[in-house]
Amino acid sequence: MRYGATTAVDDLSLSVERGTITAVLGPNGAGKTTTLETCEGFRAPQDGTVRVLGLDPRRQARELLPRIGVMLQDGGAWSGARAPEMLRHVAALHAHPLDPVVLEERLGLEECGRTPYRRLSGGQRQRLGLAMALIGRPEVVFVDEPTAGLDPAVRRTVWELFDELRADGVTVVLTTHYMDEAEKLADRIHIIDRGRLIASGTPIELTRGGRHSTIRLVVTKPFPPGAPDSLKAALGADIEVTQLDELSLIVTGPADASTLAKVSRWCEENGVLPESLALGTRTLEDVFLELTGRGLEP
Ligand SMILES: Nc1ncnc2c1ncn2[C@@H]1O[C@H](COP(=O)(O)OP(=O)(O)OP(=O)(O)O)[C@@H](O)[C@H]1O
Repeated sequence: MRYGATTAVDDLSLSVERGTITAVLGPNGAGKTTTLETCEGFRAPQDGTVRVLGLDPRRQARELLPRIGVMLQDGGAWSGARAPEMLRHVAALHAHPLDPVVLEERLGLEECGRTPYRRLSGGQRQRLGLAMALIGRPEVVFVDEPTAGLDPAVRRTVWELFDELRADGVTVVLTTHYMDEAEKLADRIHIIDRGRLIASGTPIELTRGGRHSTIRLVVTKPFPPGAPDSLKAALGADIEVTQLDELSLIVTGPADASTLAKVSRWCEENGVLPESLALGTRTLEDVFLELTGRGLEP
């Protein structure tokens, strides 16, 4: 997708499994919104192919639109409409909508009362936008920054809603630049930067794997002399072993099951009793930093 001279989404390939929550994570301007809008049929890519539920979002929009829910980053409601009116209007456009009263209660929309959309707070607009996306019982929901600006309690409610949708077999695709949100909610995370996909995986794959992942070994009595060298020899060339003190050391390299098993075997062969043997975790921020040399925040 190009906007004039700007290439917003470049050679990006990803797929989403039904009944899962997928997070598209990236810094401002990475191309998240553009990617979503292309899937929703709002934008026609100059190149490439998009299919949602097997349908072309532009050419087969009439067939697709009733089956998807869309929450835009902003807007989507008439400025003079009140929240209940807007929600009932959208409900009326669907064949088998949810009960608006239930969604209003769930998302605390009763507090909007008779206030027109243009005077609602940012958080109230967000919640109305989400309710509008969900009211038609969509099979796939696209939500752009669903919890930006929401207070922690409402954020948790929204997370619970997404969990329930997944349990009902609904597919959720969301963009976020909150790492904790992606880590907590998503079955799969796609990290994009400058329009390109730079990493994909489950939260655990992304945070526990990688070049700089670590294993921390703590033992019950001091290591035998030469322990780091002997452990390194047992693990192989691309792995570093650093002794921290007489009872603990760090193994840096691919922290996979095979490396863990080798560390454990080395302990057995050297009469060392591990008190703990654990994978060190990295945050998604660390992953992003490692991949791009920059932080996620602008
Ligand atoms: N309508 C437009 N016209 C021109 N350039 C645009 C337009 N929309 C987006 N862009 C540019 O395309 C790039 C990707 O923007 P996009 O909104 O998709 O990113 P994003 O990852 O969603 O960012 P954010 O987190 O800030 O919402 C940016 O460089 C942006 O300035």
